[in-house]
Amino acid sequence: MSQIELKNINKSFDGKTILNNISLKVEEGERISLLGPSGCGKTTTLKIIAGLLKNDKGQLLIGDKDVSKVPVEKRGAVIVFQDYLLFPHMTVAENIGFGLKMAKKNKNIIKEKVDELLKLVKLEGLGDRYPDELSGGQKQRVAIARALAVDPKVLLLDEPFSNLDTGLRDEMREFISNLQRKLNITTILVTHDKEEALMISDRIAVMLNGEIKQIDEPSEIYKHPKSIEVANFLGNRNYIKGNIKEGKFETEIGLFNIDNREQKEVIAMINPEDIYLDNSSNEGLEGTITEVRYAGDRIYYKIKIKNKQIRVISNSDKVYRLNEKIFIHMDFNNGVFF
Ligand SMILES: Nc1ncnc2c1ncn2[C@@H]1O[C@H](COP(=O)(O)OP(=O)(O)OP(=O)(O)O)[C@@H](O)[C@H]1O
Repeated sequence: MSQIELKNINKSFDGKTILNNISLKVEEGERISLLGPSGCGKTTTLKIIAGLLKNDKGQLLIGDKDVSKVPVEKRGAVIVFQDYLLFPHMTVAENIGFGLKMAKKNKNIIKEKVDELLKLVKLEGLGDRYPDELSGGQKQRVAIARALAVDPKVLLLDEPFSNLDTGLRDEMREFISNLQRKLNITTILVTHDKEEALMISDRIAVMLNGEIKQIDEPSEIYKHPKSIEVANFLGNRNYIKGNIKEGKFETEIGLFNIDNREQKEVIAMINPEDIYLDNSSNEGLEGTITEVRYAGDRIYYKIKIKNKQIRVISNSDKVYRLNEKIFIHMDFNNGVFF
């Protein structure tokens, strides 16, 4: 039994298709990211799951039950929005207990639950503060605690880390990841940040123009994208056109041996980190360094070979200089062919 299943969900606004046949199964306790650029329909998908928007077509199951007619508060799916939407005139404790108060729970039960959640999100002693007396990370933890107060089956996080600065973002990613694992709560996280999706997801659904283009584990999505559009969204790769013929790959930059006996015209994708630079011998393809960007633990290069720019990411200690002649080695057996 999947915890959530979307079957051919469609949604239009003002006659414009925003979601086009979205299908997705999320297993119990799984953490899945919806990854895509701004405007591709990620938030709309979350709102449909939570019941804040109605889909035009398709079916939505939560725990094997069709929830299309189930109201928001009974779906067992809660959203935490990007800007947290805390009630400014309520204390932290009142914010966290809000859903329970609405459900007319007894005061002692609310207090007990709020105390437990304050402890869980490491905000003990801050229950009497107001939201504007909290840091960004603390506000986010209040929002998470408020969402968890109603014991949801599904947690929906909309760009949870985008309002936090870099250091805090890493800390909160780790905090929420650990909390999610501890509670084993099925989670869908929306992000446009590929590195974030790669780092914290069990699986990633890449969404482009209202369609899910690929659903896979992070390393599969990165290493074996099924299309150039998914590959492009995941990073700056190299694409090299050529013909495979009898174990050789004839390209615009040179001829390579390859373990592939097919005969076809392809575009090969090769990652910048899978290309190696060397100037200790005259072997390999000769090129000229046209850009060097030093980033401490890695160096970004652009290299001109014939009329083609190749991107390389090196983690070697050796730093090559601009305009230096260089030999590059690339193994197309690590490439993906489209
Ligand atoms: N209530 C609405 N009425 C009309 N159009 C809407 C409505 N809500 C969203 N849209 C449009 O639907 C498209 C998808 O919006 P959505 O918020 O789902 O995108 P997103 O992928 O979450 O992007 P972002 O990260 O920028 O929020 C956008 O073009 C948006 O303008």
